[in-house]
Amino acid sequence: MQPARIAPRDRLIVALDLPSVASAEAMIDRLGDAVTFYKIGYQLGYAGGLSLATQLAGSGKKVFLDLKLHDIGNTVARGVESVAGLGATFLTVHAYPQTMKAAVEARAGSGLKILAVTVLTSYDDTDLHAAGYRLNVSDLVEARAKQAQALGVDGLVSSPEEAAALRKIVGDQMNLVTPGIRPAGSATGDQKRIMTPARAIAAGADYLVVGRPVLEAADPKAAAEAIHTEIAQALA
Ligand SMILES: O=c1ccn([C@@H]2O[C@H](COP(=O)(O)O)[C@@H](O)[C@H]2O)c(=O)[nH]1
Repeated sequence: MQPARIAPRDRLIVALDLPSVASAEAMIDRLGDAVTFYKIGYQLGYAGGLSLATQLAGSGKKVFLDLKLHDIGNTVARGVESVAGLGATFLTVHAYPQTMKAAVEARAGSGLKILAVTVLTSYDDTDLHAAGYRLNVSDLVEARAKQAQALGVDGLVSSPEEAAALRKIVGDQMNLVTPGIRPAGSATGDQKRIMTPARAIAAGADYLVVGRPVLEAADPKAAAEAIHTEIAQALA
């Protein structure tokens, strides 16, 4: 079990995978004080979401910019410097050594933390092999985690299926952030490596990223509160 270094209610990160700032603001209103931490990714980020990120951070919410940067080192570094001014807590980059090194160096002195995306949670071994990799998912996740730790990356994005093994490898110093969260009975969608909130926390995840199971619920606030209940029970 994880030490209680993160308040239980701050462990849920709701992915604002929505088409406009207006729809995101409406969802944030509905969720109210049930959610303290939001993730903004491609869909909203390219539709005005970066300004919303700054507004949210200014209003006391925490923000995870899931931009999954990956480019030559200089471009990654300059991008990270720009993102560092937006007020976000987390920014993702893909877990390639040049990319991680550039991002870590460029975030120095800012409050921004870099998360390395190990292997996307929609991938299984077959998908990885189709993409040209010889390693299976668990071996590639672990190899990338070791590289990330050696390069000073602040945290890892993986499926909760790898959380227990990663915790043994990286200890308590790196944030383990896990999408692929599915409360019992929710649709899997395109996710292939999934766990319930309770099992993910028990496996060692620090933060749970949840999109559709909250956004598409008839009562999103009740869905978020149900996840908080699972998290609290798993930490008790
Ligand atoms: O490996 C990864 C990395 C990022 N994500 C992002 O998390 C959310 C998950 O949304 P759900 O609707 O709960 O499936 C989404 O924004 C992804 O871009 C991920 O799923 N897996």
